[in-house]
Amino acid sequence: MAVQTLDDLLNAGVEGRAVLVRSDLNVPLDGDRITDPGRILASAPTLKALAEAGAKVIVTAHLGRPKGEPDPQYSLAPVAVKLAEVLGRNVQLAGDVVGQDALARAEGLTDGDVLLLENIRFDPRETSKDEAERTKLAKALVELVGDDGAFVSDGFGVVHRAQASVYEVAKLLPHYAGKLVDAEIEVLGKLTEEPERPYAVVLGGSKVSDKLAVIEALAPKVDTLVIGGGMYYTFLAAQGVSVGNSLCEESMIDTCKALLEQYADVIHIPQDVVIADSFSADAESKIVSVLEIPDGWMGLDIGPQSVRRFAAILTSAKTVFWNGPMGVFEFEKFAAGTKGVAEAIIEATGKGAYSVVGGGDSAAAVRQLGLPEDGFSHISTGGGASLEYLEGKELPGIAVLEG
Ligand SMILES: Nc1ncnc2c1ncn2[C@@H]1O[C@H](COP(=O)(O)OP(=O)(O)OP(=O)(O)O)[C@@H](O)[C@H]1O
Ligand SMILES: O=C(O)[C@H](O)COP(=O)(O)O
Repeated sequence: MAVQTLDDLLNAGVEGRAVLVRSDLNVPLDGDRITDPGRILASAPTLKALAEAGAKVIVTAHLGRPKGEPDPQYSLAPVAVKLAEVLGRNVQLAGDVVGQDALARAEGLTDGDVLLLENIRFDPRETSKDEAERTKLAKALVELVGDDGAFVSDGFGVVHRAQASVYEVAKLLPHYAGKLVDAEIEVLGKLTEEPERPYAVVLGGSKVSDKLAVIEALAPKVDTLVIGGGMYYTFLAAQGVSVGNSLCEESMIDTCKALLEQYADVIHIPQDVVIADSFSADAESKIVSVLEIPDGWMGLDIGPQSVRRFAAILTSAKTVFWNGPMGVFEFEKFAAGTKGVAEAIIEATGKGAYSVVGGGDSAAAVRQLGLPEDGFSHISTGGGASLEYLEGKELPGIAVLEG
């Protein structure tokens, strides 16, 4: 069955109806300052359309990974303030998830009002492994919208999670894909259905264990797989080279070795790196060959020679997907690799390539390094979700909308 969209819901009429929207408002924070509001901005069109059409909008979302109980550092309070500013309308924040305050506020909503529920992960049932527990929470969410309520799934960044507010709740209410989910699926679809070649994928970031499955799935499908960032050092260790104090996941070394052997023609890795004597913004640093990382030093960025080689590959690509920074871009000294690779992708895009940036950190890097967001064809709000989509895995939050 085809997925129903927000337009279908708007056409059916929402005036006076309560609509529950699952958004992904998981933004990076420094204290209570939002350092990158990208996901809030991307969630706004669906919420605005519903409020303008006269729905009583109830938004549920998570922030970080709290341990199933209220924790002030993960409160959605700063998000509510920013969301109100972006929507240009008042946004109430419930003091709980589905408790008395949420219920009272939901009952008091008038047409066009927006209510944000407190962090859904404050309730342990959201991420419970027990389906019955998740269903109980989903039922409590349904109670907030009442009998003629509807559910709009718009948190693309969480559609790979079979959690109560993403999956179970969709089974209990008439369900629709929001504008963001719709747009993300269309864009990522272009990368899986006959992408124009050469097709290059750039992977970086810190966690090799999270991305090995993606490498295994993508390597046979792409022309070039560029690997940088913290995850690269496990590949370097797999070549029997000393990595000093660089990030390295010992248990992954054998898999990395096998991948390097099987996909020798596809995988490209750095030849030089920027090393530091400590993990800090003002660490002493130097550029060395990857074969010469001294004991006690750590690789925090790819070197200039590698940037030039990667740029040559990327500027001639016709399709590019990039996930994960090439180095610790948060420290100025180690941002050049990420910037160089991003600029090469922007150049390729200017020459007609189709480019997608996926992952919260890569998108934040683009904005933090002052690069033009419109230099890329699309900046996805999904980190893990976009990777799992490209891997060809079924995304529970999408599959459930088809039923
Ligand atoms: N050489 C390195 N050593 C240590 N950390 C690194 C290195 N290179 C990059 N990083 C760090 O990796 C982090 C990003 O890793 P992550 O795997 O979470 O990226 P992402 O895929 O863009 O994000 P997400 O999927 O979580 O949205 C950044 O904070 C960056 O500083
Ligand atoms: O940051 C993300 O990728 C999404 O918000 C999902 O968060 P999670 O990985 O904690 O489920």
